Amino acid sequence: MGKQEGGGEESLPPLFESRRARFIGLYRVFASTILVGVCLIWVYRVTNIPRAGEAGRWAWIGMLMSEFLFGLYWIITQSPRWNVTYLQPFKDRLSHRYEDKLPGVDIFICTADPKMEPPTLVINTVLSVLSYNYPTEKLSVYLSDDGSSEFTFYALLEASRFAKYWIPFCKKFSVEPRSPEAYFALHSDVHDIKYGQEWLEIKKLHEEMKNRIESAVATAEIPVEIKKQHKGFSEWNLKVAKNDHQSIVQIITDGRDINSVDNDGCRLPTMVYMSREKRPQQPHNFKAGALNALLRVSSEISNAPFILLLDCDMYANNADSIREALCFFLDEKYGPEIAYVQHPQGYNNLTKDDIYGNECFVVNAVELAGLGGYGTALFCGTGCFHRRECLFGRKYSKDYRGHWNVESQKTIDRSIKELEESAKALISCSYEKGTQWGKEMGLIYGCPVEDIATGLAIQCRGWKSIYYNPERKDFLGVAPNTLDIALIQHKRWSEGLFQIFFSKYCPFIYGHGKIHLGAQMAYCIYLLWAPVSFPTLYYVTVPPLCLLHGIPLFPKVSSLWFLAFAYVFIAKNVYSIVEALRSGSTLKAWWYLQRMWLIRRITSYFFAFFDTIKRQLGLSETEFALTDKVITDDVSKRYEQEIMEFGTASIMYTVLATSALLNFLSLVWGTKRVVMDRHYKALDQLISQVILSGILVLINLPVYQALFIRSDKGHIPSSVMFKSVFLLALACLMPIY
Ligand SMILES: O=c1ccn([C@@H]2O[C@H](COP(=O)(O)OP(=O)(O)O[C@H]3O[C@H](CO)[C@@H](O)[C@H](O)[C@H]3O)[C@@H](O)[C@H]2O)c(=O)[nH]1
Ligand SMILES: [Mn+2]
Repeated sequence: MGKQEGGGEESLPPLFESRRARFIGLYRVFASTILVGVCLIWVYRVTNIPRAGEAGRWAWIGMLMSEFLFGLYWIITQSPRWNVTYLQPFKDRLSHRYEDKLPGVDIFICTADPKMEPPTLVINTVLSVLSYNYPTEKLSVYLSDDGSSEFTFYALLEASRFAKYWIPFCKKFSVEPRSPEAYFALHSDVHDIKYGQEWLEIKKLHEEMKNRIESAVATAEIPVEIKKQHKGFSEWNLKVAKNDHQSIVQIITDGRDINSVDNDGCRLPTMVYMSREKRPQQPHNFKAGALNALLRVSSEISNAPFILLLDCDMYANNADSIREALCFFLDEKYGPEIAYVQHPQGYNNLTKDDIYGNECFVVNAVELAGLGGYGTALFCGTGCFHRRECLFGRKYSKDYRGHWNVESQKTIDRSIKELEESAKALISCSYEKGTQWGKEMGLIYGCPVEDIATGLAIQCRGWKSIYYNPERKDFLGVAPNTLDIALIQHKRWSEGLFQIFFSKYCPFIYGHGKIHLGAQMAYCIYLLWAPVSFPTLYYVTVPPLCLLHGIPLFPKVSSLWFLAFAYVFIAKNVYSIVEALRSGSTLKAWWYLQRMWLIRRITSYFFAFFDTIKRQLGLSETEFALTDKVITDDVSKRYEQEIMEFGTASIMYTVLATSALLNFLSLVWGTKRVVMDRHYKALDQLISQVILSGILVLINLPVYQALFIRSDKGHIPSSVMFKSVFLLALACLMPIY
């Protein structure tokens, strides 16, 4: 942010501090040496292009282009690294100064499918936020159900009852984490617990509640006597299909009601279930549509000045998160310019060495912290606190002081029924027609990564944003646990991100003069995932093919140019390992991540590139492929053992298997050639390509296993193998120009 600390005019101590990472100067020197290496590589490529008619001329030109793109991409990845910034909020100062006038906070939770996101998972998130260490009468929790499932509604009702026991229990014993499922999984033995009796009671209640919900889901029926207990069930008397139903809004607990209390007599937070109207012909804009509906419904009911956005699987892992976020917003000096506070995504189902590279150690600890350093944190859709006005499209102005302590009075004298009815009208299909919703107001439509575009738009309206990455993660979710799901997720992301690059929101154009150039570049690290697939795919196919034909593509080992390649390769990778280890990764996790980067690039990102182009040409529409959060037991077992789960005959695996086989073949052939040549000429000319294929073979080991050795359900189906062998034969027969 270019400043050292917050604080007030009357020399009040600041509510937060920021500090630049150490050794940035040293890093800059080191990065410059790599840059020199990259430039030398470019020079070598340009000055050594084979003459017309010589074998491998075009292959060489392809290498030139790939290395040029890699080089440019590397340069943009430097911008956040030059500006890594850490933040420290002071929640005690906040309590001391503002404890009696803490602002209201609305919490939005999105769910979209009761099968992929089971109701028990959803309410676990709900319960974790209901029990935040924050005045309950100031909290409101809204659940948006795009699956419009009666079972999710029922589960929420059960959660509101269990909350009467859970909230006091959490507060009395300072329980952490406050997600019951996570808490009981961590503390499963009563002997470790000092307050055994109460612990046992709560655990029993929790299990009974879970059983009731699960058996209702299993039998696909909610018992009649339960249905009689709440008028809300009548919504499902009409025909409610996932994509065809009326608006539903049910206020389950009303925070204004002094009789709505927990077992200790303390007020319960407001709890609202909503499912916006959907009709088959009307686009509903996926999660962005759901969030915008939530924005309107909440402004009718509680209208809190601050909002926390969460995915249904992201439970709160720190009871004080709200207070910490408020330290940024309420800081007297810098608070009024802050639009949102983003936390990194954390996961609670990672394996020891994170086989699918889900936990983005370096992205979280370095890149996002660097972007945050420019005052332009990346909005990631979940685990993010927002200032309501900013989401409503307000522009920043210097005299803005923040209206957080202005209480909304309008709901005081309206009955629950009135509120529900007026809220319903706000989430009908037709409500947004002809309005600025999805454009200037709320989350932006038309992009599967609505969050990134929205964050950028907010920053370009003059606001700053905070990236806060404390040691202990504040939110933990469910990470993809099969390769399929992981690749689907990355395909959606890379597609959405590349789409932003092409849209009017391209940071270099839209952000020009509004956000720092370094921030524009850093945004593009992500926006350009899809096109980076091309040089990568080129690098894993053309050098091995040329090796098979005996065409050298790299300088001779005896030439000085070789040093430039060797230096860039070694320095970049050694640094990458050091950076990963310092960010909390293990060596093996780093290695797995390299594997995942390769796989993502040649599959997800590659296909995403074409789908984006198709969309740009108007040949297809935006989709949001939801990630499945449940897996079967044997899949889960393999996940625990860190065995890659392929299992389907996805076309992505054909690409992957073909490149793996090609490199294996060229490694064997190349090694033979190098070994057999007694004059070391082949060694001098081809060794770089042999090493490259060797590394790719190592990376692809699980692919060979899945193709030829494994017989469990997670192996690669033989149809994929046949296709790959066929493609490989074609590739080998092709002449090289
Ligand atoms: O039509 C939809 C589709 C999705 N969702 C919700 O969106 C969230 C994210 O979906 P998920 O399948 O879990 O996707 P992820 O890839 O895990 O989501 C990441 O990427 C998304 C953008 O692609 C961001 O919006 C998310 O916050 C971020 O966690 C979930 O809570 C869904 O219930 C809806 O509410 N309505
Ligand atoms: Mn998710």
